Amino acid sequence: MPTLILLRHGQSQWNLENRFTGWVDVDLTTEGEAQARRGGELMAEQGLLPDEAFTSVQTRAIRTCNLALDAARRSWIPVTKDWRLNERHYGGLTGLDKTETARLHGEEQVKVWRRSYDTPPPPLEAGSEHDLSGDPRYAGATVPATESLKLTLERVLPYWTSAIAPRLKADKTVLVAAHGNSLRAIVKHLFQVADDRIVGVEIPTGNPLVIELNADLQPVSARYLDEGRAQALPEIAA
Ligand SMILES: O=C(O)[C@H](O)COP(=O)(O)O
Repeated sequence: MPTLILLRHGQSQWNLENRFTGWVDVDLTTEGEAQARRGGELMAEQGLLPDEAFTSVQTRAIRTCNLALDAARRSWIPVTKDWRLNERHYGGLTGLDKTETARLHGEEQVKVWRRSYDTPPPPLEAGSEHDLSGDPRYAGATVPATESLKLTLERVLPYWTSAIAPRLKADKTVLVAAHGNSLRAIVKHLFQVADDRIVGVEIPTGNPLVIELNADLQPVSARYLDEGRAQALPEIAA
C-alpha cells in the first residue's frame, strides 16, 4: 500500500523566538534536532521505513530529513530537494514577532494572514534584508514577494503530481520532510479540505504524520506517530 510520511521540520530558532519565518533559512534548535531524531526513531520502531525522501531547499527541513533518516538507519535512500516544498513566503511579515504583530494589527487580522486560504500577507519590499532573489539556490526560479496558502498550493501541487505521486503509485513508502504550510497544502489536496476549513489544520513540528493511500492516492488512514503531540486531522471521505 502506498504510504506517505509527512514530517514538519523540528523546532527552528525562529519558531522558538515566535517570529514569522517563511523562506528565511533559519536552523533547528537543539530541541528541534531532538524532535527530528525522535521522529526517525518512531518510524523505525513502527516499521515505517521510507524508500525515498523529498525535502525543500531550506536548512531546517533538510537537516530534519537527515536526522530522522539517520535515526531510522535509512540515510542511504535517495533524497530529492526542491524549492517547491519550501515554507510559504511570509512577505512583509518576515522576521517580525508574531505576538507584537497581533498587538499592532489585531489577532483576527494575524489569524487571517497565518491561516486563511487565500489572503496573502503584504508583500516583502524589494531590497529588504530578507529578499532572497539573489540567493543561488533560487537561480532560475521566481522568488515570490508573498504567498497565501493558495499560492503555496499552486506551486506545491505540480511538484507533488510530477515528482512525488509517481513514487507513491509505484507502491513506495515516501517521506516528505518540509514545512507547516507546504505540508498543509499537501493535506488540503489529499483530504480535499474545503477552503474555509483549512484554517483548522495545524501540523506540529517533528511529529511524523503517516497517511496510507489507496491506488488512486486517496487517504485510507492517517495518524501521528507521537500521539501525545498530535493535532486534529481532517476527516477521510467515505
Ligand atoms: O514560517 C513560519 O513562521 C512558520 O514556519 C510557520 O508559521 P505559521 O505557524 O504562522 O504558519
